[in-house]
Amino acid sequence: MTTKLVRIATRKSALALWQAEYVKAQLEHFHSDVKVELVPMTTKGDIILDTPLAKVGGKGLFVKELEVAMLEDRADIAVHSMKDVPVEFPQGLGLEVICPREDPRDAFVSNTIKCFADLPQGAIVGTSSLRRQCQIKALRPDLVVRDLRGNVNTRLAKLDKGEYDAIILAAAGLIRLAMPERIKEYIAPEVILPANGQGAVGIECRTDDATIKALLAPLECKTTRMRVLAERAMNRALEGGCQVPIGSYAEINGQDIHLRGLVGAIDGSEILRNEISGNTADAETLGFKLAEQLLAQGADRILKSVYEAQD
Ligand SMILES: NCc1[nH]cc(CCC(=O)O)c1CC(=O)O
Repeated sequence: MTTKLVRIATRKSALALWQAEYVKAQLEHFHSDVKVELVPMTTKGDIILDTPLAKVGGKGLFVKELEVAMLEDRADIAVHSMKDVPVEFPQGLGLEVICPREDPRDAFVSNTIKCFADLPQGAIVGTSSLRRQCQIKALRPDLVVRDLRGNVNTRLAKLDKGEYDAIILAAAGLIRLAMPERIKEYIAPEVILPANGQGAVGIECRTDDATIKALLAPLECKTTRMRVLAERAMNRALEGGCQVPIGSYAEINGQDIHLRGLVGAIDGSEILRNEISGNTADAETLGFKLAEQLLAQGADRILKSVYEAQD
């Protein structure tokens, strides 16, 4: 029996390494003849830390270097947070597998306040996401939303230094990094709609690599794929990169899929919402339809002014 080597291109943040280690363990669990090696690398998104993400621009800030490594055969797969994966893939690469989803909700984290509703007038809330910012400001125009960049540990350190009264981040990251006790409140999707793909991990590989594809197949989660497919379709139809005030969240019950979407002005002055239900077989089509409905409600106007502000 010859041993097959699978090289995983990964960022070096704690969360990226956790996700790569997770895929490594899964691959080794399913295949006794597979040896997995991590190939850690630094991406542009890891280097530019002092500029608000929305201004750094460029889609796929955190994935480009990993993709080049696969195309140059220095790595075989890359493990991504689905939330950060651009809608389009470079020629020769594709998203092969979507793994089971972790909790998709946003988390309220604070050392002094026990839940979002308890935030006092004028409290300072940290987040680097326009999606969170617009929903927070719509709910509570009095709150001060301040930019918060960096990986999960950096963000927590900034909170602990007292720079913010509370911060909002993905629950999945805190759970994966074994810090669930940091989460004071899981924010319901009705309050803050999550980002497309939040909590899901995807695996990208070369589209012509049949050996790797066969090895990856058992890691797939069908329901997560359908949910993320619907969510991403909505974002794609709205031409939403990762730094846009767009939320999309799908849930599945048997054969039924229910997708909620939202587009908001960054200052929270306007938020458009809609939802759609149908058969899971039509997940992607439902995403496109929901985007059309949001566009008809005026999403194009809101997004245009967001993009103009970013230039
Ligand atoms: N944009 C950064 C990012 N990408 C994935 C996660 C969390 C884990 C996930 O959603 O899978 C985070 C951090 C955050 O938004 O708080």
